[in-house]
Amino acid sequence: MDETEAAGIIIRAGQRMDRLGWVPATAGNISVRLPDGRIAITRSGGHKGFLTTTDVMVVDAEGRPEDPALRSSAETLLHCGAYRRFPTTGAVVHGHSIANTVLSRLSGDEILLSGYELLKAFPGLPTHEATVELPVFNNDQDIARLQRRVELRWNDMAENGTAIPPGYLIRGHGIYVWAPSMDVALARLEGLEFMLACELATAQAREGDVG
Ligand SMILES: CSCCC(=O)C(=O)COP(=O)(O)O
Ligand SMILES: [Zn+2]
Repeated sequence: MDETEAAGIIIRAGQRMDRLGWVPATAGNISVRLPDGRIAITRSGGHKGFLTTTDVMVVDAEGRPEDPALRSSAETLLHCGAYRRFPTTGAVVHGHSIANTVLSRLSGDEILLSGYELLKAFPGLPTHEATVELPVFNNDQDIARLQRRVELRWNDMAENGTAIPPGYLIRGHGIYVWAPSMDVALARLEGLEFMLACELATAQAREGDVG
């Protein structure tokens, strides 16, 4: 895959996320890892539903832009962190849906997803009889600091024998999901968004019962 192909993949991903309502205003960012380890990523600030090839740029594995005149996504270091930690990762997507934003504000440091048939969209889960522990991090405008907290949490999960899912939430902000390819990353994102929407609808139904 070359940079032009990577840009096409990113542009189409942005269009799909926009159709689903997950990248309002200039929210969201999208990347693909190139075969040589560099990362093609959206530039900061544009609408992700209307990307063109000039809205995609290349950074190195540490997030340094190849063209210093261009500014990559403000959240580039979160993409780099997922690629660094999980070597099979080929694509990272980030969106701001209503379900992930609201649920992340209502929840503690994790959301437990269990009993959903769609859990099978995740690696190593052949049955709905499983629980995925989706980490939730407090938002932080210092993205390097946020990435350090993400890494510490991954370390804790690994030490405790908790499976690290290919995604996490940032409170009041959005969701990150990654996978070996863009198609799989988008399928995982769709699966997660579906389950989060179900969790939100369940919480609202329970609230209605109480009232
Ligand atoms: C108006 S959205 C605020 C920034 C953000 O959360 C986001 O996802 C988009 O930032 P980027 O720099 O990648 O355009
Ligand atoms: Zn964001």
